Amino acid sequence: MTSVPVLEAKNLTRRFGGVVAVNDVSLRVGRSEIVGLIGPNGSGKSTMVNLITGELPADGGRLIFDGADISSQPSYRRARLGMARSFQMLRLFLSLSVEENLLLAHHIRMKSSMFDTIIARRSAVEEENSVRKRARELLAWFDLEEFADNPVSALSIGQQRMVELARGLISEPKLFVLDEPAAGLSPPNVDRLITLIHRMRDEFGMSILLVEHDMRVVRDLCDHVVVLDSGVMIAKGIPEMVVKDPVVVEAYIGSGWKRRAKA
Ligand SMILES: Nc1ncnc2c1ncn2[C@@H]1O[C@H](COP(=O)(O)OP(=O)(O)OP(=O)(O)O)[C@@H](O)[C@H]1O
Repeated sequence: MTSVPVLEAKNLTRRFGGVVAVNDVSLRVGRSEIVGLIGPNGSGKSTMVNLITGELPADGGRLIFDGADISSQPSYRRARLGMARSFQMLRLFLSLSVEENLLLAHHIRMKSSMFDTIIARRSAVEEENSVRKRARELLAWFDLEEFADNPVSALSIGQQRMVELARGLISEPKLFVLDEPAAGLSPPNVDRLITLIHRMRDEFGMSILLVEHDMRVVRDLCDHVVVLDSGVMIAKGIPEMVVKDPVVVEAYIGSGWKRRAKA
């Protein structure tokens, strides 16, 4: 079956002074695929994600999203086209309610202008109602409905991580980039996260690019994995094979991975 991949990153490169943080890296994420982006600390994962979502401009390479070249598009346009991301350091508004965080995320991403709101008042109201409905549905999906009106600060870290995921889903992205979603979660919450990410893919039909240090999460979720080391792609393939690849093992051991990751 040949379908246009959701994302094709072609030969992306990004330098910071003398450091080549991402060096000629290509990857693709197919429809409804979960692709892992892994590598030791400082290998270039966050930079790669920032190049994909448009937070950082690339020094070279191209980015094709849903068949269109978006290399020169700013991050808010990429979001409007259907790209969402979650952050390892959660970017929630702690004093706002859980529901308000979702609504705000939608408005920021879709950027309906003041002009639109005034001129097309009826459609703006309709959109507001349908976004509110979707927010409630998503919160129910994450078992967070009862907290909809509570400030985010009143939730546990595990629940806040779920709000972060719901916030990304509110605009129905085609591609969801998850940056270390398991960071700081207890083992039972990691199990729950794995189940929810599987369901996100299956029920919403979205594609996922997953940056993660926890190898259990990577093995349980990813169809394919791309491994970076010092900005260069050193391996790719199915998780079971990649984690046994001597080049990958060497890269992780050299970085002190054994102390950090539980294989
Ligand atoms: N804004 C920046 N200015 C200068 N150097 C940077 C900047 N961002 C990243 N780097 C450098 O680029 C390289 C790749 O960093 P990056 O944060 O992308 O790695 P990473 O794989 O995400 O690491 P981690 O797993 O620790 O989050 C590192 O050498 C880092 O020091």
